[in-house]
Amino acid sequence: TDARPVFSASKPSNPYFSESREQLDYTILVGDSGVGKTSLLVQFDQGKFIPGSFSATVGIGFTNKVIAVDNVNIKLQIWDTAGQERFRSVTHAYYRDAHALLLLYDITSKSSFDNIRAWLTEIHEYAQSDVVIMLLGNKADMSSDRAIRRDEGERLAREYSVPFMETSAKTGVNVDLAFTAVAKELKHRAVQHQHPNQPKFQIHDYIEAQREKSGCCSYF
Ligand SMILES: Nc1nc2c(ncn2[C@@H]2O[C@H](COP(=O)(O)OP(=O)(O)OP(=O)(O)O)[C@@H](O)[C@H]2O)c(=O)[nH]1
Repeated sequence: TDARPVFSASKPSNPYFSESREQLDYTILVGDSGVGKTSLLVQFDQGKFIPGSFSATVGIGFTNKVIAVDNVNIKLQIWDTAGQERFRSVTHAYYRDAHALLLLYDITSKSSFDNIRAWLTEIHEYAQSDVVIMLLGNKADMSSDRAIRRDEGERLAREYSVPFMETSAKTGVNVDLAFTAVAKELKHRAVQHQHPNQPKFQIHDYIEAQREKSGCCSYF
């Protein structure tokens, strides 16, 4: 049976540059159960963090967010997947349509970091080859319980040539930046699609510049 999600039926064949200068992109959040995918999305969408007991995502859900990049509205449809193994076959079906993928681990959980390689293998198996991938080390506010140093995250990201940052769904640090950087990359890709000679967007440089502007790197 085809487990393809229903949303693909209404997906425009070319989501780039419609008359309304709006671009629709699908982004999915993946990573082990408990790393903070739902919390990150709630923080980005509503600017709040709901502490308390952890209730694991069942299946999948999405939130729409519009990010203005230059004069184009980038509509991100962000899919929050369940990290638990038993939902894996459901989420695999969503990889194919994703333009971007935020892959999270929890800086206080070594196992969630060790599993990143397996997640990347799975992504390369199921997602489009040109999918934008960003690695996020979440729960960066929990510095006293830190199990993974920031440079370990950076090294892994470099190995796979993906951008990286540490985030906190609790304090909101770098949450907007993560999604904005992805939106910018997707917008520039669409421009390049139409005008191949345009200079390529340098997502790493953008992230560094934004972090410097915000007084990085002593943000924890
Ligand atoms: N201190 C702190 N706690 C966090 C952060 N992000 C998430 N949490 C907590 O971690 C637990 C799990 O967060 P979720 O957002 O439900 O994790 P998830 O990745 O969506 O989990 P699944 O739905 O099972 O895949 C919750 O108790 C959150 O409150 C963070 O940045 N800092």
